[in-house]
Amino acid sequence: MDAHERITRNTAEVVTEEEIETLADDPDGKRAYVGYEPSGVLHIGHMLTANKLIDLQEAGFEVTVLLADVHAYLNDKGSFAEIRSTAERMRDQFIAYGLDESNTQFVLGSDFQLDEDYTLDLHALELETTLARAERAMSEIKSGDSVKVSQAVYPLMQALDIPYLGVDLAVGGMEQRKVHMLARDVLPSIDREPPTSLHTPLIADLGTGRGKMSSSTGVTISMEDSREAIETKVNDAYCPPTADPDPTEEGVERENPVLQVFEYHVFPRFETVVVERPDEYGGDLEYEAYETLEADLESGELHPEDAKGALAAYLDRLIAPGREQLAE
Ligand SMILES: Nc1ncnc2c1ncn2[C@@H]1O[C@H](COP(=O)(O)OP(=O)(O)OP(=O)(O)O)[C@@H](O)[C@H]1O
Ligand SMILES: N[C@@H](Cc1ccc(O)cc1)C(=O)O
Repeated sequence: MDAHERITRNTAEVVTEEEIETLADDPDGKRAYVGYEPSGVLHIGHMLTANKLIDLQEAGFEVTVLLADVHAYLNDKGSFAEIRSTAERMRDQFIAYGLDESNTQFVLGSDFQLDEDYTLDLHALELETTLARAERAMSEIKSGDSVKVSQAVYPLMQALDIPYLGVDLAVGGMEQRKVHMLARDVLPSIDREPPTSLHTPLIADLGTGRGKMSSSTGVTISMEDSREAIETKVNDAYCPPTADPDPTEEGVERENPVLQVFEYHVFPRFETVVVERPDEYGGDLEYEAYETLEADLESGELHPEDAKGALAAYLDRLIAPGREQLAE
C-alpha cells in the first residue's frame, strides 16, 4: 500500500485532494493532529481517529494528540480540575491502544492556549467572525441546547490550535468539518495558511444505528469493557440484513453499526476475518475484504447473529491488550 492509499483509506472526506497528494508525496517528518475533549474513557468512535493516526505514523508522519482541556471546559463538560485529571487517563489509553509512544506528542490545550500571543490572535479571529458562523460551526459539537458565548469562542480556538501546534494536517470526524472550513476562511486574516484537513466517518450508536456513538449517550464500546460486556452489547446491536429506513426520520436510512465496526476497525487490522459456524449451518466463512462480508449479510448467506458473534470476538482481540495494560 503506498503512502497516499494509507493516508486516505477509510476517510469520508479530505480537504483538499491536491493538498493531501502533496503531503503524501513527501510524508516524512510531516505533522498531523487530532484533538479530543478529555472524557476519561476511550471508545471505539474515538479509536477510528486513532486508527487514522496510526496510519499516518506508518506513512511517516509525526503525530500530536491534543488533550483539549480548555475546549472541554468551554463546552460545559465539567470543572477544570475534573477535566485535567481525566486527560491524564486518556493519554494512557491511547498508548495502550497502540499509538507509537516515541512518535506521539501529547499536548494539553492549557499548555499554550492561555499565552498572551495566543489570546491576542484569538481576539483578532473574534473580530473576523460573525456569531452566526461560529454557531454553525458548532452545530454538531456543542453540548446543551443553547449556544453559550464560550461555545462561540471554541471553534476559533480550535482553528488557532492548528498554526500554534505547527501541524500540516488536521484530522477529525466528519462533525469537525465545519470548524475546519471556518479555519480555512479566517486564518489567512492573521497571516496563517489555510489548513489541510482529513475527516473520518462517524460510527453510529450501537443500539439504534442513529446519530453518533458517544460516551455520554446511547450504547458504546469502550476500552474498559470486558469480553462479556462486549458480547452483550454487540449481541443487542442494531443489525438489519438490508438498509432500513429510519421510522422517526422520513426517508433517512439508519446506519448498520455492526457493519461499520467491521469496515473501520476489524478489516483494517486483520488480514482475514473468520466467522465461525457449526457444520450444519454451512461451516466457517472466511473473508478477506469487507465488501464480501457486507454482500453476504445482504443476501442472507451470513446471518446477523453469526456476524455479531465474530464481531465481538475480533473487537475483544483489538481491545484486550489495552484493557490488560490499563489494569496493571
Ligand atoms: N462515534 C464516533 N465515530 C467516529 N468518530 C468519533 C465518534 N465519536 C467521536 N469521534 C471522534 O473523536 C474525536 C473526539 O470527539 P469527542 O471528544 O467529541 O468525543 P465524543 O465521544 O463525541 O464526546 P462525548 O462522549 O462527550 O459526546 C472527534 O474527531 C470525533 O470525530
Ligand atoms: N472539537 C473536538 C475537540 C478539539 C478541540 C480542539 C482542537 O484543536 C481539536 C479538537 C471535539 O469535538 O471533541
